[in-house]
Amino acid sequence: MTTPRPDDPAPVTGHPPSLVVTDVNKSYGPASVLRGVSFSLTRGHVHALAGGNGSGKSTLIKVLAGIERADGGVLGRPGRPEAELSGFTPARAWDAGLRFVHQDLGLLPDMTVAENVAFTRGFPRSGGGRIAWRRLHETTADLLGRFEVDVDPGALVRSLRPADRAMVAIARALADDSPDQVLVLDEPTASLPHHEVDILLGGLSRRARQGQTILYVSHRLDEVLSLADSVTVLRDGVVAATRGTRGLEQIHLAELMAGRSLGRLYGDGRRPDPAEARTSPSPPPVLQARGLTAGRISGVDLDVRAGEIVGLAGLLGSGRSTLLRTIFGAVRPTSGTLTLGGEVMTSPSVKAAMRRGVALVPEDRLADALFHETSVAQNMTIATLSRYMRWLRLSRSRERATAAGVIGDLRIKAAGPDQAVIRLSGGNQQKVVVARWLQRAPRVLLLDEPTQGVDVMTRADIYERVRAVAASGTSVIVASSDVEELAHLCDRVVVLRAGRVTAELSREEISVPEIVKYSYADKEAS
Ligand SMILES: Nc1ncnc2c1ncn2[C@@H]1O[C@H](COP(=O)(O)OP(=O)(O)OP(=O)(O)O)[C@@H](O)[C@H]1O
Repeated sequence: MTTPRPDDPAPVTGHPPSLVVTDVNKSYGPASVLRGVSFSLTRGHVHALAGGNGSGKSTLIKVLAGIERADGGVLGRPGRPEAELSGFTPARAWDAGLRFVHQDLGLLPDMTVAENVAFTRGFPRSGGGRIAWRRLHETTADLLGRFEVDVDPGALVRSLRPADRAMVAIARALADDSPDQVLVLDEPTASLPHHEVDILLGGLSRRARQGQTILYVSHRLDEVLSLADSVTVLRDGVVAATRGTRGLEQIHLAELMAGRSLGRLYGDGRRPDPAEARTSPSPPPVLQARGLTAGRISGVDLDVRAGEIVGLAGLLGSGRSTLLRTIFGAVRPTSGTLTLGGEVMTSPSVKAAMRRGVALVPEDRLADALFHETSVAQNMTIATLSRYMRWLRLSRSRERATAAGVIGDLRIKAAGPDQAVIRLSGGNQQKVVVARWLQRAPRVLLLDEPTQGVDVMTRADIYERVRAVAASGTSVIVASSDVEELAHLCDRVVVLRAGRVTAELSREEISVPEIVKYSYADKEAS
């Protein structure tokens, strides 16, 4: 089989389209975000929407959902009148048969599956007006059966495995059974562990084979290529390519997204510069935890030396973020000790941790890390302000110059250093927060999901910068649900399960299968 190059013409399908979107345009002030975007979907096929950070994917999905008004564009469905996207609303999107499942799934975790379904479908009532619980459970069981989701309608959503939660959200979105619905999935696997992704993708493939039309937005190129029949690539708000996925390789898809040749993804695939070479033989650990117990984590022992990059792996709820937040002083330990730079933290607090040079890039950047009302430059330099002070005054020009450099290095799509950070796309906001701490090289850098939502082209740039701060002596701890990222980046990986350390993998032992294995079982027990 010959491998097609990105510029090969590739007819997508021969089937009649079930949805046609034509010539969508959208600007925010002078910024033109979508320009003449057109694509079509076919019944029974999965069509993916891919593109780098800031390419316009979310904006396009918001336009289709009727949440953002387009400046122009038309949506056509067989047997229905064409709809002008400039006048689209959520109600019109619903009438056009579009059903959305967003990354957060929109489920209420402390309610049952049946209650969650009823929230959008309505609660069935008995003759006296009371909620007919039995009927609700029966109809929910019937719905779940049709979607091959093997969960109890009475189970709390919180108790479900992640893939089942996603399938419940999908079943709920399509529950009204109106003919020829289009399912739009926006990054549904962003926080799913490795093998749960496979379960979800299997479920989606089966739905497609049964005739479901699916539009699938994802940063994960492996998913796009394994699930989708065809893909539209957005680049800077225009369609760079639409083509079938058969024979398409990840690197070619990434090149279509980037609009340039990339060589290989993730650099040369080698983990250069082991920590042993960067540090003197067995220096004392900069950070030491003994029997650390706090919230979800229990009895955790951990040593991290200067210049090391240590990964924290584990399933959702395994305690990765709690461990980072405990080291940062945001969660108080109930027992155990934490030692930083040889000093036992007797009354841990965020202030005390920061004073000893600990920095945290949290998982929820929007809530916990971005200064919404300020510029990209101010968000980047807030941790290093003293560098920009001259005669007790802040040098805005130096601040801007630094930010402009980082914008270029990390390929942040922004109008410039003065742009309000809140106007950046999600992946670009993530880069700003990570860049803030990578400039400062703190003594201990805690990174929680550092590349979530970051496109594959920029990941390698972030990894390079993380390695550079480690090489300068910073101890780095990276919590990530992306096991490939951990395998690629880390000198050592500590695997957590239900708050306990199940394995510690040395550089030689690190591999994706090993990390996955110990996310489910103890190393000693296996
Ligand atoms: N309210 C807004 N005002 C100004 N510009 C905006 C606004 N919302 C989005 N943009 C710009 O539109 C462009 C596209 O953003 P969008 O969020 O659609 O990208 P994306 O492809 O979803 O990116 P990501 O992969 O990072 O989520 C970006 O350059 C962003 O800065």
